[in-house]
Amino acid sequence: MTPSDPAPASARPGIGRLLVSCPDQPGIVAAVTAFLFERGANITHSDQYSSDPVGGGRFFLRMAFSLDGLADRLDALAAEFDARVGQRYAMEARFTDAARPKRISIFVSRYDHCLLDLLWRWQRGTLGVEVASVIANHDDLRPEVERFGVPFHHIPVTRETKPAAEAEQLRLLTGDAGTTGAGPGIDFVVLARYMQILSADLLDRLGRHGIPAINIHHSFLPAFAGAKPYDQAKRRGVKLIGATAHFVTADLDEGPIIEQDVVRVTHEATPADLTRWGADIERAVLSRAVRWQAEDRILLNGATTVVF
Ligand SMILES: Nc1nc2c(c(=O)[nH]1)N[C@@H](CN(C=O)c1ccc(C(=O)N[C@@H](CCC(=O)O)C(=O)O)cc1)CN2
Repeated sequence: MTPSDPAPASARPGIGRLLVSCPDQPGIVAAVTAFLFERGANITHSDQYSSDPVGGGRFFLRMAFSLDGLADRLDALAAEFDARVGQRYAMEARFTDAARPKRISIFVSRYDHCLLDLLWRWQRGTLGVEVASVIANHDDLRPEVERFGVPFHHIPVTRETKPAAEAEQLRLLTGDAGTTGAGPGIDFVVLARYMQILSADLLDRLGRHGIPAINIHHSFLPAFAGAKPYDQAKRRGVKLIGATAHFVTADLDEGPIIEQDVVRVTHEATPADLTRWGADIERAVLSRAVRWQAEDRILLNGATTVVF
């Protein structure tokens, strides 16, 4: 092997990410950094937050580090970290390889603005994800999606067909109807104005596969949860409207908030104006939330989030 030969994959340096949350106490950062240093890692970025600095709170940490042979060493590193550090501090810890894009499935109904915005950003490589599929309860957007070369699955949903429809959605997302197995490897789901409520059973089964879902709600939550928020906003006469990206829970529009934004409006705005101006905010807020999840920047803190 000459100096100019490329490093074998087993030695090629890579960027890893470590996400940690645990009860706060002295010594956590020292233990984590010592573990990484002793294994040849160079920490390139670090963010931390304590929910109660004077004690008794929860501690959150995100680190990026470079490590030779990362791709081949990640699983063993994670197992060793859990044994030597994680269990001692009762940590929830996750290691990821920054070079492996997250794989997502996008759910949509008939509104195209958030879907097409995500597909456009994916095509430009600015979203940090692989779009594995689009699942829709209407067939309207098939041509636009297939133009991007993305598989489109039309699964109609009615009150009667919902259990069967969700079983098919689960199969498409996990590969097996409810059992763990080598599936399409979806990392998370994005509800890009999907106008059906996901059942608690589906969310529970997705959770067991480690697949969270992110939704864009077209209001500045907690204001105007539920259906037709722009009509609600007009009736209330608000001077700011907005959009909210949140993790999906069984409780409609109640999930942990990831990102929000607003725009100023006046008494002259019609519901159509609000819908049009709101759509721009929805697209921007959802794309930021998706990129942050792709970059492992979000940790759950009870019913809220920590976003680094
Ligand atoms: N389990 C959850 N599922 C979904 C959530 C959520 O927070 N938890 N968010 C929605 C999106 N959404 C608002 O952001 C929303 C979607 C649909 C409805 C609604 O009332 N739907 C009616 C049917 C409407 C239709 O058929 O067009 C219903 O499901 O009965 C309210 C809010 C996505 N899913």
